[in-house]
Amino acid sequence: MDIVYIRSLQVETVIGIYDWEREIRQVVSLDVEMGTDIRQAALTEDIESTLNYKSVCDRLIAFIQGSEFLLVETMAEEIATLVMQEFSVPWIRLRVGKPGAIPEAAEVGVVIERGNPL
Ligand SMILES: Nc1nc2c(c(=O)[nH]1)N=C([C@H](O)[C@@H](O)CO)CN2
Repeated sequence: MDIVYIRSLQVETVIGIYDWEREIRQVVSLDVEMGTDIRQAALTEDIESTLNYKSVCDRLIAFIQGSEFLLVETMAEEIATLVMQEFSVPWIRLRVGKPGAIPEAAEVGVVIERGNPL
């Protein structure tokens, strides 16, 4: 299996369980690894033959900017489902982090893996 990835996608959104978090926008940081087969694209150099990471980024930015999740868990699940369904991705590993949540930590969040590798 090959992987198309996105590292450290930073998007501002409303997220968090506390009252003060519902009134501000915070940065979430995403790492996304998506299972695919790149061989046809490598042969043809045709963007239509591969998973276009720009298209995935554009969709995730729009989705996250418009969302208002309480937990990073829920955001991660919804993003995994979106990417698998809309981009025909059979397997995904996703990290969703909040770099500003805990002053003493560089970042906190979750890592999930969904689907089956090719
Ligand atoms: N496992 C989780 N723990 C916590 C979350 C979360 O989304 N998942 N969220 C918070 C608060 O919103 C935090 O980010 C603000 O301090 C706390 N723990």
